[in-house]
Amino acid sequence: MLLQWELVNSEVFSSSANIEMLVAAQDLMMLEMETYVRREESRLAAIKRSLERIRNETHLAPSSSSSLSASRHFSTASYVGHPVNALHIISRWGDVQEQASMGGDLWTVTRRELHTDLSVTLPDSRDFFGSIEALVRLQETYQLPTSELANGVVHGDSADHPMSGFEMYAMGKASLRAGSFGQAVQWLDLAIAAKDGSFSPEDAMADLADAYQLIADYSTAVNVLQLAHENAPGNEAIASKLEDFRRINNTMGSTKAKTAWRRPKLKSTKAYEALCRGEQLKLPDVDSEQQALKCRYKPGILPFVRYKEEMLNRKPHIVLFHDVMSDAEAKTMKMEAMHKLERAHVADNENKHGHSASAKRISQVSWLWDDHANKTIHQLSRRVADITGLQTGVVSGLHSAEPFQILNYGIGGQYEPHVDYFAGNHSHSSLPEHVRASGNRLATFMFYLNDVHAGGATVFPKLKVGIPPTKNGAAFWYNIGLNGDVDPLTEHAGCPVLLGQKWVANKWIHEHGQDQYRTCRAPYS
Ligand SMILES: O=C(O)CCC(=O)C(=O)O
Ligand SMILES: [Fe+2]
Repeated sequence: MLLQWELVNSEVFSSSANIEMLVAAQDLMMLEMETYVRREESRLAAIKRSLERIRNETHLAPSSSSSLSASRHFSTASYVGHPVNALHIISRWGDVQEQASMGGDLWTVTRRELHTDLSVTLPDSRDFFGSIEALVRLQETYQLPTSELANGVVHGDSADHPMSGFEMYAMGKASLRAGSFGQAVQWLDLAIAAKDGSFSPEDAMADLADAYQLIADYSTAVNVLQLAHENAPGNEAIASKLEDFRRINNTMGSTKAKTAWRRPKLKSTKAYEALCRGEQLKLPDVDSEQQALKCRYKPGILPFVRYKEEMLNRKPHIVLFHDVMSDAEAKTMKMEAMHKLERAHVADNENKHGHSASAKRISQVSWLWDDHANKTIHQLSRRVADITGLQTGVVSGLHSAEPFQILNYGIGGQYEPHVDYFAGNHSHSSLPEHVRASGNRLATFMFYLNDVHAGGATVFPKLKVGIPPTKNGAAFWYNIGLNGDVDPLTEHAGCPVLLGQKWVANKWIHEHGQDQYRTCRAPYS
């Protein structure tokens, strides 16, 4: 290094004129250095401000070190179970990464350590926008008032602090995209009023004008754009949009604004959302054939063992079992699954060999095999067999059921209406290869590993049946009728989780090996 320096500058020392010029340039150098120091100081001041803000915002949140101790774990879990807190955590990590990346090498090392030592995957902008979309879905499904949600209040539960202007702006844009125009107006209004400097107010006003236009309030759309134009007279996009909107306003005249208007939804979507809110549910004691539904102690295969069974629907047969696992067993399942979670994919019935990550299903899954070293998993699989009277183990060298699939839903996590069986009656060649040998999914047994504070019910839209997640309980139903045909009435969904977490464990029992075991007569008479 020194050698290079000597070579490059080797002509300097040999001339006094050059040395004189160096003296003269000294002032310029000092000036440059001072500017550099000032710039660095203001950059550091910005980082310090950002740190201070994050510290203030998080003072209510359980700290990361306390979350590692078992006694505080619960409070961390309930903290992140609030969707607005979860959004804040993701937004905050975005800020932290932006600031920290200016720190250069140090951040690269920290990032690597977080990933390899603590298995932390840092969120990126996709996570932020995904969370925003989930919140828009929650707002729509559970009809949450915009002003409450903006204040971080969900069903009376407050987040650590209200939403930021930027978050409200993102909610406005996402509501526009989702076709919820009246809601978009409310969000954009709030975001613009927040004036927190995190986005360009003119851009937000242009979006607000779009939203007004879509609810047919043409004159307000023009007024908003006029204001944006006065704020930013040089913005050509806004100027020309203003021209267009004026023209539209002139031709439309004074149409009556439809303040709460949204793009129409499918009837089936509306029915699904109503069931998620607990509306339009079938009365619990009567099914479609007006026969009383019963609760009973169901005998298992093992002698003397009885299971609490609540009948929810007669045809197809849907029941909820109560207290069929212990807290310790539920915890073991979650712990075993925790380290192997991956974004859930949906088996694609159109492209039968295809799987895709989809907004239809927002959760993470992992599979737990019976032959897993952990005894609990094996015992639980045996228990499913005992309760249902069906086979869950290996019969004639073939698995008669799938391993447990553990699901953990995130912010607004849901699984839209679907059926569990694979399309294609009888003809096994239409089944995906991995289930061809063992037949279709005859029945679904689903353990609920925890209670959910709000939302997250399992609903059957065609039957108007809803099952609230019931810790240590399990839902059970047949996907295939006694005649061997798949039953489209078993269409069901996991409603968006509003407050809290949701963990379930699915055991899909296949047709293979059940011929001797499925009861032909109704279990209730
Ligand atoms: O989470 C739920 O309630 C339903 C899950 C489900 O239907 C599935 O995983 O197939
Ligand atoms: Fe399902």
